[in-house]
Formats: sequence, C-alpha cells, structure tokens
Amino acid sequence: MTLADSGTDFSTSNLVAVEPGAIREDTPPGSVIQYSDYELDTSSPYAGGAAWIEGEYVPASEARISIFDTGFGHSDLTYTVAHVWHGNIFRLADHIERLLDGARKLRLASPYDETEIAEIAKRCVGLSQLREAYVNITLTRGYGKRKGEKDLSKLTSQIYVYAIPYLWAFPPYEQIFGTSAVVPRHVQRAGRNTIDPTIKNYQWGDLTAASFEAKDRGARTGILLDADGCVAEGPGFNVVVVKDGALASPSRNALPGITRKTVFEIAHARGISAELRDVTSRELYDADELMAVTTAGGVTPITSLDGAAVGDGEPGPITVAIRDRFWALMDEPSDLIDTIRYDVDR
Ligand SMILES: Cc1ncc(COP(=O)(O)O)c(C=O)c1O
Repeated sequence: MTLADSGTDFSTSNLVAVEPGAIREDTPPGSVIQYSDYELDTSSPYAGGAAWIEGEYVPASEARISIFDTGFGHSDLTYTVAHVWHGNIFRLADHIERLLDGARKLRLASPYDETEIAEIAKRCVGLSQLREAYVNITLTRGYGKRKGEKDLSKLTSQIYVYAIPYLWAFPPYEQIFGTSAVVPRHVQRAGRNTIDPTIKNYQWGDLTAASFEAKDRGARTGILLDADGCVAEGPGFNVVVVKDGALASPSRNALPGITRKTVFEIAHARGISAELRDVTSRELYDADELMAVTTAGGVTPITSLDGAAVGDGEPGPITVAIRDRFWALMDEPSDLIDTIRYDVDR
C-alpha cells in the first residue's frame, strides 16, 4: 500500500485520531495489530473516555483544568503516555518512574506517589471500558491562590490523568507497510541545555515545525538532528538505526523512550547488538533499516528518507521481527503488563 492510496488525510497533527466517536482504527487483515472485539456500555457517562481532575473522576469530555495552571502558561510540567492493549496496560511502572524522574529534575513535587498514580491511571481505564487506550498522566506545577500567581513557592502541583481511545503517531497500516520521513532543514531539536528533551514535556515548537516541514515536503514525519548534527528524535518517537545487523539509537537529546527500551530488550534477547550512543546524520542516511518507536506507534519501519528508499524500500527483516514481538508482548503474562479491572463499580 502506498501512502497515497490509504485514504488518510495527513493533517498537520502528528497524531492520527480514530473517527470521532469510534474506538477502533482499521488494521490490515491478519496483521499483528488487532483491536479487541467488544462493545461499550454507553449507559455509563465514562464510556469511551475517563479523566481524573483535581481528585475526581469525570467523563473525558467534561475534563477541564484551570487556565492559571503554569503547566498551561509556562509549559511547567512533565508527562507520560502509556498504552492499553487487549485490556492490559504496558510498562505502567516504567512510565511512572520516568515521570517522577523528570519531576525531580524539574524540582516539581508530585502530590501522589507511584502506587497512587498507578491506581488512578488504571481506574480511568477501567471506567472508560476501553480495551485499547491512550493513557496520559501529566504532572504540572499547578497554580496558586492568587490568579496568575508566579511565585513558584506558592503553587500547588497537580496531576491530571485521562484514558481515551488510542491516538496513533503511526497508525497500524504504517506500522505494517512503512512510512516516510524527512530530515528538517529549518529546525533542530532543542538541546539538553535548553529544554531538556530527556524530560518528557509539552514544548513541541521544534517538533511541530518539523511536522509542518515534513508535510510541505510530502513526507509523513521528520527526524530532527541536534545542534551537533547528530540524530535526536522525531515528533513523538525515538529513532533506531539498523546497520549490518546491529541497532543504535541516540544517547542524548532524545527522550529515554519506554518503547525503545523494549525494542532493545527484544534485540538483546535475540542476540542482536543494540547500543545507545551518538548517531551521526551520515549513519541515518546509510542505514539498512530505520525504525520510529513510540507508545503511540509501536515499531514503525521508515522506508523512505528525504524521498529516497531506506534499504530496498520495504520494511526490513529486523524491524519486522521486533515489531511483531513487541505486539505479542501485550498478550503474554509478564511483569511488563497489568491487567485492567473493568468490573469495578462505575
Ligand atoms: C519527543 C518524544 N520522543 C520519544 C517518544 C517515545 O517515547 P515512549 O516510547 O516512551 O512512548 C515520545 C513519546 O511520545 C516523544 O514524545
């Protein structure tokens, strides 16, 4: 399938939402990515999306936060996005650990501990009834008693959580058939001495500019370099290069992605070398295979870079093997997954 005949409108957002009201995206028949077959009980106001805002569960459509929250005004926050697949939430503890590590670097105190955050997240999913969900946990510096308070010591931090139908950075058909990327000419990824990209944050100015440039140049997404010309990351994903059977991904100016961690573990379990290190732009263009890896897009083969084929222009064997193993993990009992309880009182 080419991108042109997929029928998708490649709007400027890097996330591809399912149809309004729908809870499933079309997936290629027989592929490893298949939604659960179930119906929502729409008598519950939480059906299809639930949020936790200031100590209360609310239907996602009613979730509102204060305009005075410095998360909004100054992007003074950190967040994570975990996913639920076939009723199992994946690596929630790792997501919360990364969230709280980021908070520590920002000197941002969490109002809840790991266990409490995990319970809230799982309950949002349970209430939503979604077997496949996108789960956002955002920790902001919050707001003060005085409207627009800027004295950081007078702000009360907040945690907001929501579970909604899956939002794909790379929808299933791109994960199966491949996608296209460009290296932006006009923007670089913020470096660690600016807005530290290892702390997951809503500063998306550079990533959004890259998405626009990619669209202008007829590609699906962008792979940003850093100020040294080394590979950083893309709008919502880590980049993994494959050369001569070995994997490499940038050790700096990129988020320590949970999906990338999983990809590396899968590789190591198969005796494939996988290394975090500087990756030069030359290595990007010389790669045998390229992967975009993210919670919101699994393991997606990038089959075209700056209009030229990557390798032979088809999803490569290592990428495909890792992608399939990644999705298989969602159904295997292990300490990577937690089964959601959907039977709790609504
Ligand atoms: C900028 C950026 N890099 C990388 C990733 C991938 O991280 P993860 O695998 O933890 O979802 C994301 C996820 O959304 C991201 O926003």
